[in-house]
Amino acid sequence: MPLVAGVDSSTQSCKVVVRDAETGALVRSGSAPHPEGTEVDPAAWWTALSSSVEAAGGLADVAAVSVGGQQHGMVCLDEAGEVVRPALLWNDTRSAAAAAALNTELGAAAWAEAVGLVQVASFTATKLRWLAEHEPEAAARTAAVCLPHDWLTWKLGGGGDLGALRTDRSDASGTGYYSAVTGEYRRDLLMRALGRDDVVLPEVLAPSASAGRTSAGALLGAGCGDNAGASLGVGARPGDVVVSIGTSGVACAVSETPTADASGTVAGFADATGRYLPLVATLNAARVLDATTRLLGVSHEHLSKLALEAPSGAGGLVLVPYLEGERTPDRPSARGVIHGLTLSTAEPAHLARAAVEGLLCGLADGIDPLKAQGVAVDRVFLVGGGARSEAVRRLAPVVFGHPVLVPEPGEYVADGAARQAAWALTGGDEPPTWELAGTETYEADPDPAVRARYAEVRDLTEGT
Ligand SMILES: Nc1ncnc2c1ncn2[C@@H]1O[C@H](COP(=O)(O)OP(=O)(O)O)[C@@H](O)[C@H]1O
Ligand SMILES: O=C(CO)[C@@H](O)[C@H](O)COP(=O)(O)O
Repeated sequence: MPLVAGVDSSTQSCKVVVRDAETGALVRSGSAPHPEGTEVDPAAWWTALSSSVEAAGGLADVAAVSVGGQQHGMVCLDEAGEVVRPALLWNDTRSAAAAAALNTELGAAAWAEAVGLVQVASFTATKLRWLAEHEPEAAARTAAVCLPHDWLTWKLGGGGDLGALRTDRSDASGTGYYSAVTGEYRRDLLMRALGRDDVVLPEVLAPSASAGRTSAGALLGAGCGDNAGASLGVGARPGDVVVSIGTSGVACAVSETPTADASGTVAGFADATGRYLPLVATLNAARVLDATTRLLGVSHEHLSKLALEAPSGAGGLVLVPYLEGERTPDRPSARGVIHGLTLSTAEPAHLARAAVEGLLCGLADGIDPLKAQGVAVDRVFLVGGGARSEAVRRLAPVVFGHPVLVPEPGEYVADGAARQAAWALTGGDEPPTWELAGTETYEADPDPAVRARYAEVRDLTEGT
């Protein structure tokens, strides 16, 4: 059977998987790191993609490839197809004031109605407003605006004409100027954000459509936003919530119906199968654990062991993990807090526990609003780098109040992109069915006191 490849160009690294198009069996894989920072030259993504393709044994024998990527990043190109300035990533909060201004001008409910979301600093439209205000020359030089996965797909296809830029519904729905419901760009809202509506925007392809061919002749899939990719990678269906612990913390659900949450908590994105993907995202997830390993001078494995030694609720020690500001709740200038230190809680195990519980409480705060939007929660999947922590896996059902399904450690965004590539190859109404290997179910008695105590301390940070 032919081979297909899937790419996840995520915040911290690029991952490539090569799979059998029919069975989904993993054949080989590779990865390479991305630079630090919330402003990145897209050339670094291309370098990392090339290295990870090489580490995965190349693509010469691959029949189709699709690229999934971090959402919302602002990639501006000039007439010649050159990058105008480094891309501002989803976790760059400098456009917080622009987001607030856009919401004041149009009204939160009108944004939700028009494009399924209320503006926060993560979304591309706010970054364009920031560009127009702070770097007018760069804004004037911009001839096309696209997203990280669009740019990489275009490069794989040989680049060239800006008219060859392609995207898909899932990533377009995170720009803040595309309606997943009508399937159309809102150039009037682009005009509001950038002060121009004459730039080239990528053509939005159907989920199984092709974006062309690579120079080696492989079919290019439409690609997708990383969260839509992960949902496709685990084979999520309506009733499933996918929780991802990567750089971002995400709770999202495949849904037959769109959402328009005027509170702005749930973003009404599209998925990669033609459905919708209501989603709540935080800025602080796996890196909260990374930071705690540094504080304690331990490995991730040791941190997990320590966390499981401490009592539930860490004896009242709470860590509110807003280390990079926060997006949900919308507090871009917030800072993290450790609260409840006593002689007995000033212990490495208690701090480790508080970090894991704080991270999980932040995610639980994302699952509740999904339910409030009418999303059914039959199953909860846990994916992303943070799911490699045993403490996270074991404490997630305690905090979420739901059993948690953890597929074997893997790259589920890249897998979703590979599945999309296989779909582009075979056609049909639905993506090919691939078996999800090695899923373990974690069950535990919920401890609502953990969330209640976390909420008290979280609310002390209000206004920061
Ligand atoms: N065993 C582990 N325990 C906790 N966190 C881990 C573990 N292994 C990796 N991570 C963390 O997971 C993150 C990478 O996850 P990933 O989902 O690839 O992120 P992203 O998609 O945002 O690049 C890193 O912050 C890394 O330190
Ligand atoms: O902003 C969002 C979703 O709205 C993030 O989920 C980004 O898409 C980045 O994802 P990771 O690299 O953290 O997986």
